[in-house]
Amino acid sequence: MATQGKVITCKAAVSYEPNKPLVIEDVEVAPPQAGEVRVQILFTALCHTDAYTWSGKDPEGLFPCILGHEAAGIVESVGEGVTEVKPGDHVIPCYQAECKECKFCKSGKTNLCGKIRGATGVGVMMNDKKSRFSVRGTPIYHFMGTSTFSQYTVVHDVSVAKIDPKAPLEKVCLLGCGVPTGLGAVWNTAKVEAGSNVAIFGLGTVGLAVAEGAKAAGASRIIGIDIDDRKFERGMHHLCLKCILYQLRIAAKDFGVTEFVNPKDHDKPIQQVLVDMTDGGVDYSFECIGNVSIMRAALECCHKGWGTSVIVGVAASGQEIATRPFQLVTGRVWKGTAFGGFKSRSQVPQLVDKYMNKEIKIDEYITHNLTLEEINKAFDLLHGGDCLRCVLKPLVLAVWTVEDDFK
Ligand SMILES: NC(=O)C1=CN([C@@H]2O[C@H](COP(=O)(O)OP(=O)(O)OC[C@H]3O[C@@H](n4cnc5c(N)ncnc54)[C@H](O)[C@@H]3O)[C@@H](O)[C@H]2O)C=CC1
Ligand SMILES: N[C@@H](CCC(=O)N[C@@H](CSC=O)C(=O)NCC(=O)O)C(=O)O
Ligand SMILES: [Zn+2]
Ligand SMILES: [Zn+2]
Repeated sequence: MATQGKVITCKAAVSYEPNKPLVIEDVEVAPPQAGEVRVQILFTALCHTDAYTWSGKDPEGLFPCILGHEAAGIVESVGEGVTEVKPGDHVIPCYQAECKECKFCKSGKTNLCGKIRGATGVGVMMNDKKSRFSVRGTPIYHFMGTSTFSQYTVVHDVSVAKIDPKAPLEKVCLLGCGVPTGLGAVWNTAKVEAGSNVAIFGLGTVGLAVAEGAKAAGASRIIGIDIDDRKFERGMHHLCLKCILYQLRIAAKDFGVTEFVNPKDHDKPIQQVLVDMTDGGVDYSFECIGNVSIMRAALECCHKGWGTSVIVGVAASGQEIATRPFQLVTGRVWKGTAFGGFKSRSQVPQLVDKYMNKEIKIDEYITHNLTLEEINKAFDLLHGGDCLRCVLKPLVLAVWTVEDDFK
């Protein structure tokens, strides 16, 4: 049945309150307005940032909302004036938009886009400052302009990347956030050179993607720092049937990490441990946790005169970073990165092609697969430390339009 122009009722995971289980609801998804695209989400993964907003620590977190921002799907319908995608196109929703027209996009200096950021920060669509989602008449906020924990979502046209239809959506959904963030932090933000020493704080998906990017850039030492030893030895796929059957072992070293440090094994501050290991400090460090004390350690383990530290992790509302200004006066550089500096609509399709050409990993980051109905289990897995990425399939059991009820 044709759904274009009609309200679609479908299943979505609604977050009503911080830290409370998400509820699978029948959600009404309004048709896309001018400049909008309605997307059927076929696969969506969980990123630590979803858990962060769900925890109530995100100053932009609004409830009730539909979380989710790492996904892939197919365009169901488009609103007036949308020219770059059409129904049937395979797409990745991009929380970082790219309009190609605003001063940010035209600057050549950043991947941040200003066109719709004001609306996405307050959970609505730019056209009418309203949500396209509702449950029994109550509006449900959008999240990061993507809201992918739903069978259908509505996004701005500047927030969808059209990709190769041959790409497996159950894999390339990861290119919506974590993997590009880590790779791009190395390639675009730090611009790591061959022969460099690199320290990575936090070996989740983002940290491991930093390792993968650093290895590809020719870094000679890649030091992984984590408080969870499981991240070093045999990686994830812990108790997974696939591993038991095939003895598959995915270890951080497979992503490029050459040495491991667990701060719990040392009495000295971790920055001193790294300075001692590297004849004065590393050339580049990356904080992939979201902990402001570790952000300081990551800066202070950098080499005097040139060491650069990139903040990737997202810290909670109210948290602030600190260091002695002397650290910067003596040549260390502190930077941050959003989506690894990649311009989303232009470069996500290129990353899909790189994956198809086996130039970047994706499969190795996927440790679990569940259905959307099992989303609360997926949040538990993420918090348990055994999980890198859990890909959810929003099973399309029944999709009907509101108009069908009156037929
Ligand atoms: N800037 C950006 O564009 C993006 C930022 N993020 C942020 O990056 C961070 C990492 O994301 P994921 O890899 O998905 O998270 P994750 O939770 O899978 O990984 C974090 C890792 O840090 C380790 N860790 C925790 N506390 C530690 C400590 N004190 N010292 C050393 N290691 C410690 C954990 O054991 C875990 O292995 C999060 O803060 C997330 O919100 C994620 C995507 C994009
Ligand atoms: N609302 C949050 C913002 C947190 C944040 O910095 N988000 C990252 C992406 S994290 C993805 O998993 C980002 O790209 N920020 C740039 C932006 O424009 O939001 C907060 O206020 O803490
Ligand atoms: Zn993310
Ligand atoms: Zn723009």
